[in-house]
Amino acid sequence: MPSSIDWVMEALQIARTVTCKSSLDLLKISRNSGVVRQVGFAFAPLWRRRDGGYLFLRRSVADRNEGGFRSFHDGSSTVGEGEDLEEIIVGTKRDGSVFGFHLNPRSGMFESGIAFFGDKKVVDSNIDAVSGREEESEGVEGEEKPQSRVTHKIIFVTAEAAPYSKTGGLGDVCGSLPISLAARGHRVMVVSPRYLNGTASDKTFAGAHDIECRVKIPCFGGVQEVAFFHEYRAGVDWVFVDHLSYHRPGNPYGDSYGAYGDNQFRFTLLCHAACEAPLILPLGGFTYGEKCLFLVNDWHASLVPVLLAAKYRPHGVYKDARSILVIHNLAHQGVEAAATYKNLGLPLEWYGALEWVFPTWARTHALDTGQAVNVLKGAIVTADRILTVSQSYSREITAVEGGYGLHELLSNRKNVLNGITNGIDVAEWNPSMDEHIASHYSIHDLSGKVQCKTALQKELGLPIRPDCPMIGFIGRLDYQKGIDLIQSAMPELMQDDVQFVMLGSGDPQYEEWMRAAESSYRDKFRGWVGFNVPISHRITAGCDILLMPSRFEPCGLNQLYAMRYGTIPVVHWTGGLRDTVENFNPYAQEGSGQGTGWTFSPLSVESMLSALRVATLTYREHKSSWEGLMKRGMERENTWDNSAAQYERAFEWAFIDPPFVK
Ligand SMILES: Nc1ncnc2c1ncn2[C@@H]1O[C@H](COP(=O)(O)OP(=O)(O)O[C@H]2O[C@H](CO)[C@@H](O)[C@H](O)[C@H]2O)[C@@H](O)[C@H]1O
Repeated sequence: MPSSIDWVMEALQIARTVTCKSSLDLLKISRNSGVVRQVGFAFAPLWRRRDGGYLFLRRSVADRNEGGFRSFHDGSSTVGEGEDLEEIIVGTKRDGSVFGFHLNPRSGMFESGIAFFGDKKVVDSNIDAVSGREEESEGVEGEEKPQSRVTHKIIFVTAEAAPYSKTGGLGDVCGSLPISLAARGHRVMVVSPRYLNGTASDKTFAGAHDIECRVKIPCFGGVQEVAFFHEYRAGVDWVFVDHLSYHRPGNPYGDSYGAYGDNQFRFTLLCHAACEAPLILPLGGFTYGEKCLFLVNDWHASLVPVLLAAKYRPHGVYKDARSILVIHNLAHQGVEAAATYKNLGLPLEWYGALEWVFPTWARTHALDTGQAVNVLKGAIVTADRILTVSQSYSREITAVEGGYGLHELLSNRKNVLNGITNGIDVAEWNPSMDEHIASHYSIHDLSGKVQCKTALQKELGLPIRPDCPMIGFIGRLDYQKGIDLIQSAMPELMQDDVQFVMLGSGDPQYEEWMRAAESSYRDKFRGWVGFNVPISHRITAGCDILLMPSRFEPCGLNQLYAMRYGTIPVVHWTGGLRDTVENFNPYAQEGSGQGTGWTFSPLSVESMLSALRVATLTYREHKSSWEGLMKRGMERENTWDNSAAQYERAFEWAFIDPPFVK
């Protein structure tokens, strides 16, 4: 019987014979009786080698301790020794000859091992290639994309994904992070509804085809059949769940009469369908299988971890899967009357996971017991890990002010709670190529920006005044975004020599106010009520200042877009805004200044106006400082690749631990 080291060396010998460029194929090496036993890919990087390679070691698990593995390898030699180590993965070498290596020794003998090599098929009696996809993800030819050392099968579950559906930042994130992860070597599926509302936007789904797989979902007192549509684009499997309840005028969540009354039903369907998708959909010829990672976004997807724990694992399914809840906005939790629990297709004994009791002050009448179900809470107590979209927000939600009633539960899970700042789609938001704007510009030649401004003034019917500071706001007209502050500040702000343009839709009272303000301040104010992506690009490019007085802001994308377009953000010092906008300091760097915008606090009309006035003064009187602000913002590194690398670390941590709910 070979010793452990022999086996490692033998496998590495094979690895060296393989010439690898990328690392998409997964090869299995089987020993003894040809049985390949796949075990969890649960690794934590221990060291980064000087030559760029990684050394990984799996944490020892109590019930598998008997076959301790004693050496650390780096692909060519033993570099360390340890007791009681069970599994090891050897990461890449710079020359790409070994992508990774994974052993599962037991009682001193090797039953199996898994090696990740490159994209070349190896014909060897002990090796067979499995589940390698031939398709390459889109990218600039010849451009080296960073690749992950350990790849996963990732299932995004989301109520929106741009360009198919978008009402806000959730759509942006779920439209671009999956592409970035796929480019790094992961197999990625995004599951979201196939919304059809009878407008031109329906054609975004034209590339998705019915894959003739149907699933029957028992819920809401009956059985619902859903279909799956699929499009493979940019290296990602975009899967759209189809059901009649997704076909209606309006946006994904509501119409002019408000939120749909059956949203809990619609998103319950989404979650059940998403749990089935990896098991049954033969995408590119292969299902994703059970050993996958669910990234569940906000409350709409939050039943997924509960279903994994309550519906699947008791039957031995998804035992090796993990789930991560990504919180984009804690203010929306999917709270419904307790009586609806029986509709969700969950076993009765799992009621506690979703149980929610409103505090006395929040109850509506004396007989109201406050009993409810809270879908987001269900994910908080069952997901393996929790992420938010910035570090500051991940801290804020564990405090009573930011926790929306969930701060204690979130605090209890602090050890698995992290914040990762969103990236942006730098191809869509690029002032030197943007198809929506009047003139292109870049950090090297800013001259096009003022043309974007005058074109915007012309389009909006405002006086064409290139020197007049122009302030913009883009976003959902919602309490979160601090529209009430803008409303209160407007009479005073309109006494200054500025122009102000707002784009947004949402709360009818703010829409009404925007229309009224337009007639009160004809030469200075424009309020565009509606959702319009090209206009949002033109405002971002044309304005000098972007205002974001958000009450709370989990990350915020508009300030990131603004900085990329040389538009200076003036923001409330909260959540992701405080993490991404660096306050201007005119005295730093021997008077050449530092910072990318202005942050104000507290959240009051006075402090917002005072920040805006400092900004407009700087714009008028300190041109070189202004240009410095613009350039530092434009230079910021906001690509998704940065964030994707941090997501990968969270994936590794998720697989190190056993499932949170077994
Ligand atoms: N009327 C309109 N017309 C055209 N485009 C419009 C628009 N209104 C909004 N948008 C666009 O929608 C996106 C909004 O992004 P935010 O980050 O501000 O979003 P939101 O609060 O929805 O998202 C939540 O999720 C995101 C993603 O994680 C977090 O950044 C954020 O803090 C959190 O509240 C931007 O792309 C913006 O341009």
